[in-house]
Amino acid sequence: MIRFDDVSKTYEGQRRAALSNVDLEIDKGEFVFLVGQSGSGKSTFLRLVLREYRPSRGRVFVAGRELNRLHNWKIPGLRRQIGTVFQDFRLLPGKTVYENVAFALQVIGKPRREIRQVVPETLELVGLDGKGDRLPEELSGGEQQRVAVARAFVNRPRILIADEPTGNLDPATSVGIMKLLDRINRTGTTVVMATHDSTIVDQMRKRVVQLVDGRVVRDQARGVYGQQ
Ligand SMILES: Nc1ncnc2c1ncn2[C@@H]1O[C@H](COP(=O)(O)OP(=O)(O)OP(=O)(O)O)[C@@H](O)[C@H]1O
Repeated sequence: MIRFDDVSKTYEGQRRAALSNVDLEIDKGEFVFLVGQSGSGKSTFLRLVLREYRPSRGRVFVAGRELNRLHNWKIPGLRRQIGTVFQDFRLLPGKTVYENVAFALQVIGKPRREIRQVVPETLELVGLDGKGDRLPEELSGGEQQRVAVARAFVNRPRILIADEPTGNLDPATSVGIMKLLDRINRTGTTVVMATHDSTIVDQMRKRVVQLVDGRVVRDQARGVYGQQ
């Protein structure tokens, strides 16, 4: 589903590469934790998957397409297949929970009838049944992140990318979000999550890819956060 073929990325004006010679394959339906210190290249990896940047060398494949060869007009189609969740939720403050989730479908031109059916189903899936009329400011952090997950998943993307999704949440709330991501993964969605949360990584026992200075130094099935 995602393949990095000897990928390096050096940002403009930087001497040091943010990613160096990364070879990695993530199959359909996998759940992968990307771990590593701040600045090790986790977000850069995720941004290359989204084609926010192009690699300086090497090739990135997502859902069978080589992103370097993807015409600009095809980028929205690529991103439609990738749901994204971030540490800071990024909800639209003036819109209700329902509207935040529905908006993701409106912008890609889904018919109203479908939106009316699928948004309540997705809110129920993430445990926000009955909260559709609330504004984000009327929700806890964990609930806001559930809205963000609902918005990312409402279109049933093939891939879900999460960049530090539990970074602003307390441990108990984080566990709830992880259960949700696990449930989404079990529907067949490939999940790639960058995190510093060692407790979560150790509890979940999923594949762990560790980056140090932009290089993959560990790729471990059912791994833990720290070196063993
Ligand atoms: N837009 C940019 N322009 C220049 N340098 C950048 C840019 N984005 C990231 N970098 C640099 O690339 C390196 C990798 O950063 P990246 O954000 O990928 O790391 P990270 O592992 O996600 O860190 P964090 O855990 O703090 O989010 C860092 O040295 C960073 O300063």
